Amino acid sequence: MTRYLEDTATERLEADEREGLYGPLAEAVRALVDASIRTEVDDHVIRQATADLERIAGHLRAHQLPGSYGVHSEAPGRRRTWGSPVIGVRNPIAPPLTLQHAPDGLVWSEFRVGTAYEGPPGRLHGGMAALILDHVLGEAVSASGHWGLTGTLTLRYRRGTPLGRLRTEARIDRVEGRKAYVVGSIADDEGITVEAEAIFILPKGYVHPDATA
Ligand SMILES: CCCCCCCCCCCCCCCC(=O)SCCNC(=O)CCNC(=O)[C@H](O)C(C)(C)COP(=O)(O)OP(=O)(O)OC[C@H]1O[C@@H](n2cnc3c(N)ncnc32)[C@H](O)[C@@H]1OP(=O)(O)O
Repeated sequence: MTRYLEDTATERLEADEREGLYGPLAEAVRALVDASIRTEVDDHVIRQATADLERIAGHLRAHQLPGSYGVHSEAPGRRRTWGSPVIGVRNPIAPPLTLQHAPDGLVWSEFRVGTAYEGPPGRLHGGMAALILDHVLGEAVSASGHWGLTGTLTLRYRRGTPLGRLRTEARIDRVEGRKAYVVGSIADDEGITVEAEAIFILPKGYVHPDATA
């Protein structure tokens, strides 16, 4: 059993409170990104906003983690991936996705992408699609009780993916030794726009962190 499964009600409450604090901060920064991309206000307003934001960043930097966020416990108990660029509640560049786990191992999410992720006009940047799929496919591997780093990720962009409401899903196909084969997709209301397949590989000699927890 892992530490993460041993959360007490108190620990869950504490984690929820932290999420309630940091989530709105990241959401405010996301709104700022969109505003920054699309604003057409006068130059002096932009200069003032720049100064205001530098001041706010200074407040937040007054006390910081020494390095990156990584995967660690924000509050006792559960594993946190709050710095993730895909699901991180503390990371404003994450759309963010909220992942759902079906009993049969399917990992899926319905999410929205806006102007910050635009590639072709009105469409999702292909690299962003790869980022999302890399993560969701990785989660499907993790949900199956395996773990690994992305060895190969192959995408087929069937047609443009519109900005707005999307769905992604992934499931494990098979496991061969240290290699987990997984498939997934991104879809809009009309159907699949991007297909993905990947091989996640447990690095030689690597011991899963949960195995020693
Ligand atoms: C602290 C953590 C907490 C847990 C938290 C959980 C979080 C919950 C999920 C989050 C989801 C995130 C999803 C994002 C995932 C990334 O972003 S991972 C980052 C991107 N990927 C990397 O940086 C990987 C870099 N590459 C490597 O580290 C190493 O090359 C690899 C892939 C681990 C393989 O190294 P190796 O173990 O030395 O492999 P090796 O023994 O040479 O080969 C083993 C087998 O794999 C095959 N193979 C080797 N390389 C490849 C390859 N690139 N492609 C295909 N096959 C290959 C070999 O042919 C061999 O096959 P067999 O002969 O056994 O049939």
